Amino acid sequence: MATNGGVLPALTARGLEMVTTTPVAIAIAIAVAYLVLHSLTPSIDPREPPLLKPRIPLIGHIIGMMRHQAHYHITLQRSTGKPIATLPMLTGKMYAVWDPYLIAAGLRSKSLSSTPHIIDATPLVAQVSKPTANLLRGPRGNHIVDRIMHHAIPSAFKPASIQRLNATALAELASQLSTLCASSSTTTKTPIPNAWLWLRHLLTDATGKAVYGAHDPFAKNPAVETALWEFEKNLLKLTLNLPAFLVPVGHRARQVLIDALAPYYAARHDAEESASDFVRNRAAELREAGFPDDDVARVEIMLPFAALANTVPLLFWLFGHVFSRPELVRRLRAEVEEGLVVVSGKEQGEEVVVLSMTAAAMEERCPLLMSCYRETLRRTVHQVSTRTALQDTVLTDRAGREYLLKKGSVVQLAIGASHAVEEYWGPDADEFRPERFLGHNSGGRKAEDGDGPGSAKAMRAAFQPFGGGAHLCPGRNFAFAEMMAVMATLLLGYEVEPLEGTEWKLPGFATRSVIDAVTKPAKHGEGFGVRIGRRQGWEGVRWRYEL
Ligand code: HEM
Repeated sequence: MATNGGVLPALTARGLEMVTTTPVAIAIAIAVAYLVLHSLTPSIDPREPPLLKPRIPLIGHIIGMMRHQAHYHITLQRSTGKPIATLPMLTGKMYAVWDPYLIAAGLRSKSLSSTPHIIDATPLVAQVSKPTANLLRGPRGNHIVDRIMHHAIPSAFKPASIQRLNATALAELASQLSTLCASSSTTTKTPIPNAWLWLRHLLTDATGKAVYGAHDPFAKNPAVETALWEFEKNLLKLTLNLPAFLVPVGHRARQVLIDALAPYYAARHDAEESASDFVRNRAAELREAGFPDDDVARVEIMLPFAALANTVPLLFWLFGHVFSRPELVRRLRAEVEEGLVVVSGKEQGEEVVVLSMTAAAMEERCPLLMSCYRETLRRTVHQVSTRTALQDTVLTDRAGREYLLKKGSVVQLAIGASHAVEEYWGPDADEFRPERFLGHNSGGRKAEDGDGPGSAKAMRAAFQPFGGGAHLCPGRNFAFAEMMAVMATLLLGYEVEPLEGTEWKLPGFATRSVIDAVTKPAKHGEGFGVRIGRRQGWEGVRWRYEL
């Protein structure tokens, strides 16, 4: 770096001097500049993925990544048609993996690790004390991260723990949805000016209670919910350690989160019965490693981010895609009514409806709703799983072709790009097609549909919304239960219309951050409002869920 930093300014200065003299000198300057740029391009072994030079030498891919983040991968894959590439970045390089088989192999590989990134980013994002930062960056750092990732998290998502998370969250959702338009007539609908903010709040309440228990810091102060999303929006900049005057909102939001979580961990509410194992196990592991309570709170600002940052936008898009299609709503309603209602009757003078929310019931009795759910995942999960190659690693594609990833290099497994590859999904890959996944789990269409674009086999290979291997999302069943409870209830008991007029217009996508997995709506969903009222025959119904 130091050498190149010296060579470039020197050359530029000399070049300028020559520009004022002769055309021959200009030609020489261009040739020299070309040679220098060429010499700065990293040399690659022929076994490495093919080199993809940026249009602007040295920094083109960096600019592309900064501006378009995860979407840059889709653009590169589409414009080159390549399964994998080596991207030169300044004087270094990064591997971008786009082919589904290679991504799956990368996710499974034991020598591609996320630990170096966690160790680098945590002290910067969490602004932990110096001793804790040293602990993480010291010889025990790897061990501490491994204990969290391979012990505390998996043991917090065993079936009994997930059942408890689901039961608490769904009881909270039932209680909130039971009061939604409970007393309004079916002709007057309640206006909801911003559907994103409404769904966000619904899930924050339910998730906060399930995750944190009786002392949920999100329930105490509404500013904490707002802060979480401002923190999320600025997370990449905080990861780059940009100062407060450049990222004032991000710095403020982080402080609000820390201030909300610090008393929770200081009072050891994480160890109480009502807290989830997710909170409890992680905090216990961090304290065991020597983190003081204040640093536990700082590191754990990432926990509500994991629990909400993807579920909320996914529910938002599922809601938008479904309710903007009246004919689809009619079909889904029939599915839910026939397949999920297990009890409907009076209890102490109140009409109560109980819905079966087990994954098996959903899969068996609501295939179209499941297809809409998967199609929403496909269209909006833009996950880029970033890893470092701990040693030379070979990834093999489905044709048996091998690609060498050199030790020490950064590898981006662009799941979002594989969700858009036309060779797997067909020419309508950019469309939301509600029926696309019908029969997905039972093997999809008939065996003779082969493995070409849009075949069940190709789609199963390319569909990896929750990652895979050692880092497969442990919260996926919890997210599923929350989202489906909301969707099934809204479909069954409510009419949803656009806020103004009769035309539905979904918002565009916000920049797809490389830090989280699901695309948010642009401008916090501004301009996408709805009116909601009870359906005729479902007025005053109270909801309950069976798990
Ligand atoms: C629709 C919702 C969700 C989506 C699409 C999603 C997606 C993902 C993906 C793609 C990964 C893998 C990251 C990687 O490869 O580096 C991941 C990891 C993770 N997710 Fe989720 N997630 C969702 C909901 C949740 C929820 C609700 C929780 C917690 C309650 C959660 C907790 C985690 C954790 C702790 C990890 C890290 C696991 C590890 O690295 O070992 N996720 N998620």
